[in-house]
Amino acid sequence: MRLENVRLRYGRGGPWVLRGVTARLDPGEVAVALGRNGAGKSTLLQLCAGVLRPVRGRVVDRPRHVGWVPERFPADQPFTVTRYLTAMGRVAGLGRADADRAVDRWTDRLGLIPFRGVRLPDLSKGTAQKVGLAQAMLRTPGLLVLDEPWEGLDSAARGLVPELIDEVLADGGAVLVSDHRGETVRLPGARHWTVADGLVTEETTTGDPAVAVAVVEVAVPAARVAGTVARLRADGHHVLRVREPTVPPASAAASPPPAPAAASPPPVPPSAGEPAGGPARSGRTGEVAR
Ligand SMILES: Nc1ncnc2c1ncn2[C@@H]1O[C@H](COP(=O)(O)OP(=O)(O)OP(=O)(O)O)[C@@H](O)[C@H]1O
Repeated sequence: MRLENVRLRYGRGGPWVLRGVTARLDPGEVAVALGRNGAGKSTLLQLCAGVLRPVRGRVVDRPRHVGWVPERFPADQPFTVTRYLTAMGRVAGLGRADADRAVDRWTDRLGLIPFRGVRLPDLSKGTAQKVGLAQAMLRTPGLLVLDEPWEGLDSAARGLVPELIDEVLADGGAVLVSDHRGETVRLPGARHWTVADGLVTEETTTGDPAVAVAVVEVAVPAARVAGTVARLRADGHHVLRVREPTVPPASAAASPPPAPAAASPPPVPPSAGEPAGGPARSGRTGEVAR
């Protein structure tokens, strides 16, 4: 997704909140929007999620399915948790059975089963926030946008947020999250966007030149490239490049087909210091540096 010279103000004649933002977020990437109160982080996130439209400029290549978690979940609707989530699943384009399955899965995952029959206005702030997370995940989003998602969550539930983010990244999605509490230390591979004076600047980490860097080549099945790259980035590694898949040699082509993915060894070595053994066959190779 790209923001091209995006400008936004609330109302004609009002001050420009964003005045020419150009930024790009690719699949498998997570960016954290930082900035002082009122700088325009929520505005930026709403533009990326498609909740707001730019007054000038444009947002292009936004993934079709966007999960949007506002800072405050609007819990003033007279539905039970189950009814609300099922309706949201349907709005996201799921059929009835798929919506029911997704609601079962995410209420279980987020510890919401005891609250399924509770009406939204009767939920605590933290539980309502979890319902907000669940509705964004019912249909795996190509872009997940989270506005201060840790607000209102207890310490046990706060750990869920990076888990959901990892899941979206592993599926090849992108994530944009705002944070003023420093919670994104839990996302060590994230890009950092600073919102100030109506513009977004990216902090580039050049690394400490005194620290030696090792390059590890990793071979993975082609179908797992996006998830592997996402996980490596989420773990704080610097992925240098991804090479195109190699064609197996003729002798290998005549040999039995490779084992199914489920039986394959894990694509990422258990330690970044251990290169995966053997040459690439039908996978892509990449290099990763810490
Ligand atoms: N609906 C609105 N109508 C008018 N002005 C708005 C609206 N929403 C936000 N603003 C103004 O736009 C500016 C940016 O607000 P925004 O909520 O995007 O900042 P923020 O960085 O997310 O702040 P915070 O960290 O406090 O949530 C602020 O001056 C705010 O008052």
